Amino acid sequence: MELFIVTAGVIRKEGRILIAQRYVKTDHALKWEFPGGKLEEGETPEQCLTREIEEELDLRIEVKDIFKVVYHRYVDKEILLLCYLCNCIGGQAKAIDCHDFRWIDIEELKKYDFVEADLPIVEKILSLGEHIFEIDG
Ligand SMILES: Nc1nc2c([nH]c(=O)n2[C@H]2C[C@H](O)[C@@H](COP(=O)(O)OP(=O)(O)OP(=O)(O)O)O2)c(=O)[nH]1
Ligand SMILES: [Mg+2]
Repeated sequence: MELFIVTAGVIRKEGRILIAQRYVKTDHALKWEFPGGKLEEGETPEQCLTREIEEELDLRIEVKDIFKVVYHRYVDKEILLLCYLCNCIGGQAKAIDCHDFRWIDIEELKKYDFVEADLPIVEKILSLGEHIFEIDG
């Protein structure tokens, strides 16, 4: 089974975090995730995440420390998900390469149907609560 290294960001701005909804036509259609994507040859995870967020949402971010590493096996693939805490430092989000996006409060996380691999990340954010806005990793 193929293993993908995937980066994802918990992007913070003014007391909210950004979540994105996957396209209808992709795997995990219409599920919610922390935006990011597959690591490409020759780039660091931080460069990958910065690039993906620019491409998918037209946002500038500052990538801070690693927040959670999740290994997950789906039926057809394995992923090693590197999730970083980030700050949004510029731009107005646009759904350029995702179905939709939302800036949400922490407690709203429970209302969204996230991809399976993200559940440990959602749990960690919920357990930190508002403290997530005061830390960098
Ligand atoms: N970006 C992202 N992908 C995730 C998360 N959780 C999770 O299981 N994945 C899976 C879904 C995909 O099968 C895989 C790669 O993500 P992706 O579809 O965003 O990759 P990408 O942006 O590079 O898109 P593409 O070029 O492959 O179309 O990782 C997450 O929180 N964020
Ligand atoms: Mg992506």
